[in-house]
Amino acid sequence: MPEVAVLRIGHRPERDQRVTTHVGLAARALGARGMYLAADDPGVALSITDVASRWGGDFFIENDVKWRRCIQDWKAAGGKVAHLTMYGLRMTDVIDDIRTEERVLVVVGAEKVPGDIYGLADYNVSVTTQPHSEISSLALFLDHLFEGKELNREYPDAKIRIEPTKVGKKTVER
Ligand SMILES: C[S@@+](CC[C@H](N)C(=O)[O-])C[C@H]1O[C@@H](n2cnc3c(N)ncnc32)[C@H](O)[C@@H]1O
Repeated sequence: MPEVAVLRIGHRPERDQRVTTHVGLAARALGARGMYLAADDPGVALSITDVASRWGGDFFIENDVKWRRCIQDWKAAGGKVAHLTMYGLRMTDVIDDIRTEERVLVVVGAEKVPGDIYGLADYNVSVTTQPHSEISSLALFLDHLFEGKELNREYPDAKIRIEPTKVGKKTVER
């Protein structure tokens, strides 16, 4: 399975904090190694780091990256770039090819993304050809990429974990 990181572009601190935080939380919970945020919003980075420190794993978040440089560096290190966009090739047609890559940077936008992203990406991938959101497209992409194996991952270093129960809530702290 490829090592995956997410690059969040187009984040507007005055209106996207909640969505970008959820992009990061979805990325972490669904098997990505970390998220690069192409904006300066330490609050978003802090809330994701806070979750990661309690719930375990080694998810990283890098605040205030330059998105072009991030893509260049990723590619220079041999990684591939998958840009999620409703205009791209259908996920179901390309996901098997993407799964053979060693490292994949998944790019998600906020509103309209800069046009040159389409040319910089190795894969432009649509998760349905309908407009929806960066959170849902990322979640489905990761789930198909990892073939559902990410869903039952354990976090041995977690300070808190959930004991799944049929009814109610059960957490275990250590
Ligand atoms: C609210 S959408 C904005 C889309 C914008 N109208 C555009 O032209 O790129 C925000 C992000 O969600 C993701 N997204 C939305 N629908 C998608 C789809 N059907 N497939 C893949 N990604 C999608 C893309 O990453 C997009 O940049």
